[in-house]
Amino acid sequence: MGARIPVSESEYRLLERLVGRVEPGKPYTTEALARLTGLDRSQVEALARLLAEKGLLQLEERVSERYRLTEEAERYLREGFPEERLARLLAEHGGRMPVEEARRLLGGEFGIAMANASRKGWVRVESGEIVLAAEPPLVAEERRLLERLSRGERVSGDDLRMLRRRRLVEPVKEKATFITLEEPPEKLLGRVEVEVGALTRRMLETGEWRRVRLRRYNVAAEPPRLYPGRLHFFRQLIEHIRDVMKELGFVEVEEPPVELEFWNYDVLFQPQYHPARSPTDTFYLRQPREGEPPRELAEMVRRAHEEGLAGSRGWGYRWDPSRAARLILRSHTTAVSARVLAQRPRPPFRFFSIGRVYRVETVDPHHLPEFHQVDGIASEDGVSLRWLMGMLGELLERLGLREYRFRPAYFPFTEPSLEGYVRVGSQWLEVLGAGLFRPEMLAALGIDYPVAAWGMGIERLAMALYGLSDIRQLYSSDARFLSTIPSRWRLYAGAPV
Ligand SMILES: N[C@@H](Cc1ccccc1)C(=O)O
Repeated sequence: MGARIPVSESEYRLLERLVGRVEPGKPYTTEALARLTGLDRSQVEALARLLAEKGLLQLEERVSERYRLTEEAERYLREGFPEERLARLLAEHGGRMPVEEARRLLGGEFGIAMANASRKGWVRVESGEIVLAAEPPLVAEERRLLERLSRGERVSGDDLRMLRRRRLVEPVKEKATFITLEEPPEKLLGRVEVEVGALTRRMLETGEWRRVRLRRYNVAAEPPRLYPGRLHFFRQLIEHIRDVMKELGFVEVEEPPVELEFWNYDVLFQPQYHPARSPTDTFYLRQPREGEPPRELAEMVRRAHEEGLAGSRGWGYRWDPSRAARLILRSHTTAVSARVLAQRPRPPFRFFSIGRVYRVETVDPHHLPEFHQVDGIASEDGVSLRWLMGMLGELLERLGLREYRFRPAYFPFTEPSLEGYVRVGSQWLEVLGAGLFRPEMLAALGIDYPVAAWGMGIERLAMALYGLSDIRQLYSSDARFLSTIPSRWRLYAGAPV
């Protein structure tokens, strides 16, 4: 007896189930075999492949071409072909209608409707009017053909070509696997031997282990590849910024994004008539509309805005407490810094917050109405604009941005103020604002030491780091795009990006 061919228990079972159910030499689809054996189709296919590799049966893939209706065709079948709609329209208007009116009523479809209807001899144009030339109801020949196709009936090659030209059908390839047994399954069973991958307790107890054949280990087999999930790269960057801020000795604070105008603007010495404080720039809450700014502090803020505090000049307008009480979505995380400062922390301190901020913007490659900022404040010996630039430089470098520069700027709440830019390709991108909080603002809070402050837009920074040209890419969940983004370890190790 020649050596038997080793098969697994499930392969053996498939052969067993084929006994008496298939004719040798006849091709069966996997669906057919699944029906005959009661196994599921993918299981039959997988097992048949293994048996085919061992030469026990023949497996053949055949590709067949079929035509399928396009979306346009489906729509025409439902709503009428353009020429049918034109004919119907004319019939409803006594068989004629001015060209311009038909054009208006049919809109974008008018052109094709006219072309097809004239070609078919359904209409003609007479002194500015379209006239129905054939007897309604007029049914497009294409409709009949498409209906036949969708019932699975055949149509002639010429008709198919015409339908394809009019983009009413498109070819689809269908793959089917055919399986043929050259010998009856009972004969095949005699040529195989079940091989097991593992010994079971039952085999040991019954002595069956002596009879079964044990599968050899294949030490050269490739282990399965695992592609574990990872954090979205933008999320990774936010976490990284958080880590870097902590490394720089900043302590994190958090506040909800729904904020009083008071903390977002008034405390920051931004006058109530400032254009940013209007529904064209800021999102105002409808429900609830208002909150309650702390009374004593509000009184100090009022004085700072109206007449000035501690030797400084105010803005000289009537400060409206009901404006300060309005609820908004914060427009910057500097609102969090304002809340922290109102606690009058004792220097030295360094605080930061990261969170979502909101501005009324139209979405385009550089703007989103909702984005992220990180804001920091610090007060310690030697805090100054120079200190601030040093600290910001350190921060940007730790984020992998080696090329940056600062420029004088204006913010209502800092003096002096500056803006920070980072280089992206040939461009300089503004990513941060910074400065020393104004004495007018600090006086209202009862603070008599200097406080350095800065705020940075994270989306902009991410675009620079990852070399993206469209801010919306940061919110992509397309796995294929995401897999093109380098992992944070490569990126922040300082590799040029
Ligand atoms: N809040 C400012 C940035 C800033 C923060 C702190 C100080 C100075 C500027 C902005 O959103 O643009």
